[in-house]
Amino acid sequence: ASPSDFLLPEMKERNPWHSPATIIITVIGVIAVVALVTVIVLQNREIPQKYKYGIVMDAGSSHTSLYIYRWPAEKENNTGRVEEMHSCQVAGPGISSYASAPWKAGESLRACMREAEQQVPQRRHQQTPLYLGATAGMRLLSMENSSAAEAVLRAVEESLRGFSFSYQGSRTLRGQEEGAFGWVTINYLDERLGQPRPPGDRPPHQTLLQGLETTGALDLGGASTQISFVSDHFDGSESPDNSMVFRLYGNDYSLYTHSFLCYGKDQALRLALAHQTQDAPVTLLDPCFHPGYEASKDYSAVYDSPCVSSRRPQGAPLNFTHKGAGNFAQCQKVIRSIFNSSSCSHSRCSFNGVFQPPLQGKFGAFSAYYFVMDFLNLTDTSLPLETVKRELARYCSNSWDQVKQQHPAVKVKYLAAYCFSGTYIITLLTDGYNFSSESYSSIKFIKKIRGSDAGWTLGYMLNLTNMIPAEAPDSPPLPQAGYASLVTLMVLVLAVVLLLLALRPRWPCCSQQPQV
Ligand SMILES: O=c1ccn([C@@H]2O[C@H](COP(=O)(O)OP(=O)(O)O)[C@@H](O)[C@H]2O)c(=O)[nH]1
Repeated sequence: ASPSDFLLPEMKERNPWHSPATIIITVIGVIAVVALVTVIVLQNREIPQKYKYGIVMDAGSSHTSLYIYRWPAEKENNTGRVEEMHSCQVAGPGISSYASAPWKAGESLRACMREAEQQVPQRRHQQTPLYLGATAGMRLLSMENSSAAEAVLRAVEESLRGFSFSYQGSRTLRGQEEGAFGWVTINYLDERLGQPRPPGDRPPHQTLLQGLETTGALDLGGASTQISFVSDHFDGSESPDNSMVFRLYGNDYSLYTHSFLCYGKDQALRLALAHQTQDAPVTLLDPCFHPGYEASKDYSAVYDSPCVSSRRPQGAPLNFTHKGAGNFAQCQKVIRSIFNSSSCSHSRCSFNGVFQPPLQGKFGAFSAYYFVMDFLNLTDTSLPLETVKRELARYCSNSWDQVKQQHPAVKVKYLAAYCFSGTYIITLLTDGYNFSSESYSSIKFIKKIRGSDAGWTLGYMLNLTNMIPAEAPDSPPLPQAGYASLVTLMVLVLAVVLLLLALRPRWPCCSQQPQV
């Protein structure tokens, strides 16, 4: 006999576990458990992330780099962060060096393009935009020989069209664009544009960040250098050429930007050599090179650039012996002479009569700023400027033999110029842009931000693919928050159901006590 056989008939009838209400509550409970488990399993299962891709080639004066960017394919309203997935350094010189054989410029890009074909999944090739942007090397070539510059761009175009990506064009950027896109890149990567953050990626200091100012951009190339920053004292009226106005994510930015053509570090070296060879010497004792350094240089090679060609001294010999003296203070003097600080028709200037509002905020210094300062072990800007100068002075005074011995792996061409380049950077920042001993510490020498290279290419692609909307997108979807609410709701339903079930025997209708 089962235990229920011994119960009174009324008690048997009133068994609470058999009442319709209990059955309904139990069914709801079971459904809630199944739904909860399903939601948790679905939400946490590994889904392979799908990406979209974009490719930008940075055709610089000294070399070309290819960058592949990617971003989550399914994100609405461009809330997915764009990141650098891969980069490739093109072998050989910059495309402007192929003026006499333009087809070679196109040819030089092929190896990196083939690498890109391997990196981007094949099914995405046709939707992947490919851009090439050339900078100051091509600006100089256009000034010198515009048809040669066009031929180089045509050759490059023909080569790039031969690949399976969606080719969007090759062009030479204006200096202003180069500066502005560099500024967009670093502020985008630093999330300082008030852009929506990818869900689930909210740092604890998010609320602070929204109110933060943007970071200025200092870019040093081989042929030009750019400075771009937002200043409260600049609305574009004093010098409209230096003004770029943007509306990004619903915020207006009035950016000051200037690109100094011929003041990239390679052309600045030519300016310094030109300054020192005006009386056509046979031997030049150069304070910006290490003692013991000695090389024969062609006058025609040094003066073969629109930055200096008009200043070639009359009656110069074919070549001169370039000797190093390794004197930082003297080198600074030479470099100061390539900045014209005597005339300014604006309220204030940086140099060469170029307007510049007062420096404001923090700055990120990248490209050759980083390469040089990193080599010199001087990227730490908490070091007093005086210490940096002392270190540079010590480095410049090292003998050439000693320097070569200490850096056997560094190409001699680069190695010889680091004393000049370091001195140039410090002089450009202080005498050129007016950074003081105090404001020097507001500069950060950077190579990458969150894994992506600092430079103009990302900003250029974000702009051309309309990935930065002018207005803030409508509230982004919040799958994480939706998921959390759903789970909470179901846990609540379950708790209520369990509570009801637990209390059921105590309800008057369902009590197991015989009713009197
Ligand atoms: O590892 C490196 C790579 C580049 N550079 C230098 O950085 C500058 C980069 O200039 P780019 O070709 O980008 O010139 P742009 O066209 O922007 O003037 C050139 O002076 C290069 O010699 C360097 O010092 N170390």
